[in-house]
Amino acid sequence: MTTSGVRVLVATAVPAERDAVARAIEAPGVDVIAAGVGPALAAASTAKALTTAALEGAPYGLVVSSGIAGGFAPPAPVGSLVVADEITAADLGAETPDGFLPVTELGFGTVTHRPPEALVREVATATGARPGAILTVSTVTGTAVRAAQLRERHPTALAEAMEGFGVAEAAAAHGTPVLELRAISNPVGPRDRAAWRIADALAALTEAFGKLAPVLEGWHPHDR
Ligand SMILES: O=C(O)c1cccc(C(=O)CC[C@H]2O[C@@H](n3cnc4c(=O)[nH]cnc43)[C@H](O)[C@@H]2O)c1
Repeated sequence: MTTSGVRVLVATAVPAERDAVARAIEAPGVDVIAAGVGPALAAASTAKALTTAALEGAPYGLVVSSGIAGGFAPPAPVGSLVVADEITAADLGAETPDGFLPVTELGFGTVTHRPPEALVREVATATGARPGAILTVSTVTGTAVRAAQLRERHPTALAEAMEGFGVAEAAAAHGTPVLELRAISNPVGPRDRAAWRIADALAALTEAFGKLAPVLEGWHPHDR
């Protein structure tokens, strides 16, 4: 339990990200899981953890999607931190001869979740993370053309990753607020996996969560 009594679930994709976050977390009541890669597995794993906690009578009051991410240049350079003011599914929809249509324009569901504004501000201040949209994609962008298309469709986008929207959908199903905080390991654009600065990004993530503890401890779900 954090000092405020709010239990926090942090969902990363892979064990290396989980360990980078867990290294910085000493507060009881903050659980960190490796929920898997991609929005579907992240949603399923997060929903399972949220349901288990609720059935045990100790529900989470906040869910955080976290890990490394691709950053859009110039606003989100490699090594920097980003915090989502919106978590948007960027490839959930239909291709048409006139371009991409999000599922909302097809009459279904949602493509965006918004974390609590006050919490986003506090996290940005505490960690130095830049606030902006973080996109969730099922396919890592691998060309400059695709990167430009995404930025054109989402002018406030700072980064893309593969889990945030799935984690947010699970949180929303439980009525639990969500946050997404990521460290940039690579630029979004032409694929060059060898150039990903994973170790630097994981170190930045550990440092960020070290600074986040007082924010989480002082936060109440009604502080939206
Ligand atoms: O190989 C390793 O040591 C290692 C350590 C930590 C993480 C990884 C991953 O491959 C994590 C995959 C995870 O990262 C996100 N990600 C990172 N860059 C991008 C991107 O340009 N576009 C989309 N997603 C990105 C994503 O959330 C993946 O799940 C490896």
